[in-house]
Amino acid sequence: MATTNPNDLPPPPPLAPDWALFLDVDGSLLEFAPTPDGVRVPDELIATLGRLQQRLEGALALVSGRSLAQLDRLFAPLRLHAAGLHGLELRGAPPPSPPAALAGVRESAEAVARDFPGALVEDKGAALALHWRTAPEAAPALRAAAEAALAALPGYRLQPGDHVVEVRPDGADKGAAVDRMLAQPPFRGRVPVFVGDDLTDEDGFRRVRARGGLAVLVGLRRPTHATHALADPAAVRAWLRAGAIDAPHPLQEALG
Ligand SMILES: O=P(O)(O)OC[C@H]1O[C@H](O[C@H]2O[C@H](CO)[C@@H](O)[C@H](O)[C@H]2O)[C@H](O)[C@@H](O)[C@@H]1O
Repeated sequence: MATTNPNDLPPPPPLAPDWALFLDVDGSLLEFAPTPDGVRVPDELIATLGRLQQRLEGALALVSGRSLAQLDRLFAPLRLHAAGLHGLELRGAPPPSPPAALAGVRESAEAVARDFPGALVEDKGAALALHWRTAPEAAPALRAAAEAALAALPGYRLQPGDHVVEVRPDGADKGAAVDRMLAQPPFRGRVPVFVGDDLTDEDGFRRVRARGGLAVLVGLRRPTHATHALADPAAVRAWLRAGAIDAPHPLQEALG
């Protein structure tokens, strides 16, 4: 397990009880898997997040490119504060609806993906993710398909990510989601801390820094607006675990 910090940013300080913690999921809390459904959420992470939620009086949220439905499935039995689809989907609000043209775009992208075993199109409702983690040779064709799709989808844009390009509605981003959460309890008045690994997380980094908070990059990606760094998801989980010590876990009995 790699736990050393591999770049020139310092590791974050120990978690403090007056923080509002915003956590990216894939590549930050969880190691990448060959497919979106292939990720493993360690029981111990569920226990840690449950304890931290208590220690921070609820001020802990997932801020992910995944949909809220996916997040709730992955982190069950917890149902954490969360923003999905890169900040577009918030709890208590209806998810953005897919425009009629998106079905045709999905079919075209799937036709391209079929030429590359391992490439896949993930349907997230109003957004599509075109993945090539196990088929790197598909990247140019999938990027071109995503670019072409924009002509049929006014108000949409591309979201580049790790072995993926997404076609998603413009508008909110992870920074805007952080702002919206910080405007209300239990987040309001706390020091915001954002942990993330990918380009989409830079929106969160910028926003928490503007509010005097900390931005923690996972891995080596540059350039970045981060103030601190951790090597990988295992190091993130260890840091969170250390910050959760002594806090009770509300689901301890259920988890054994
Ligand atoms: O904002 P995040 O929580 O980091 O979500 C970003 C995207 O994560 C997922 O894709 C990535 O993880 C997959 C599982 O490890 C991996 O197979 C893929 O290559 C990665 O790009 C998810 O599938 C996307 O919907 C998220 O937007």
